[in-house]
Amino acid sequence: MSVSTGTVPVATITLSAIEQSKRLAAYTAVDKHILPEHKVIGIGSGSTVPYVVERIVAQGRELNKDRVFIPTGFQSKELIVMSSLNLGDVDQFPTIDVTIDGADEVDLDLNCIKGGGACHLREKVLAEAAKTFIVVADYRKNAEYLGTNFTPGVPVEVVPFAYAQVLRKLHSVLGSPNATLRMAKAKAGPVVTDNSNFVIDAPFPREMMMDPSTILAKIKMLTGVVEVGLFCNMAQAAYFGNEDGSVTVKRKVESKVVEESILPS
Ligand SMILES: O=C(CO)[C@H](O)[C@H](O)COP(=O)(O)O
Repeated sequence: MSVSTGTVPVATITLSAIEQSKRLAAYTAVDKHILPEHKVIGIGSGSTVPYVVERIVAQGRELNKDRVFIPTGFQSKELIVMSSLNLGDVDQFPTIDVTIDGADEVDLDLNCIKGGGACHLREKVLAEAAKTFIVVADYRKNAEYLGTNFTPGVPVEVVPFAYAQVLRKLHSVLGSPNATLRMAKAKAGPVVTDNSNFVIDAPFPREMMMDPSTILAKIKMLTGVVEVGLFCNMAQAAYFGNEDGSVTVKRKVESKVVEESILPS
């Protein structure tokens, strides 16, 4: 079975160190969290998630035939369908057993920046709907504070007619003078989300990023904002694949985050 990352099938290429790290994180998280009793599973977006699906498919048809998989957007819907898994939607299944998703960056408290792929509205709905929300990423995403390595800023999904007004407020009131409308790469004009909205990327100074819940609350209050790519106090665990073949696991234990290492076997 080979899962497509876009145009090149994963199984037929030699993986770079970063791709190997993504795969390691994804495989480890699936092995720990996607158990036979889990029947409704949320599938996130991004370049790490195909490895999640690959590992789930490897659990076999017998386990997967009674499961339903909920996508966070166009990409994961394609992935589910192409992998011959059962497709559902969150309006049919508002309670999800486990959602596994990627992240752009994760801090010491398991807060995440998400939305590098402009899917964070649906990703947040599926994270909230899940009894367990798990993040998978390569080592570059494991940071002390949000905004350390991921510098474009906090992704903010806005309804199109409100974007200029939201930008103005971000610049002049909320402390993000360099916030910009995200432009498309292979299309003239802005990125348009799966929900037909625009995305603003709003970088904040480090001292503000040390308190992501406060930024989240302030941006969310702006009229026209649909969702903010700050996922605060949502993830139960994050798995980071490392270059040396180990996996760093950060997980919540009685509201504290503990870190452990799974060494290569
Ligand atoms: O939030 C996301 C999309 O909106 C992705 O999960 C995030 O960008 C991580 O992607 P990748 O696995 O490619 O690093």
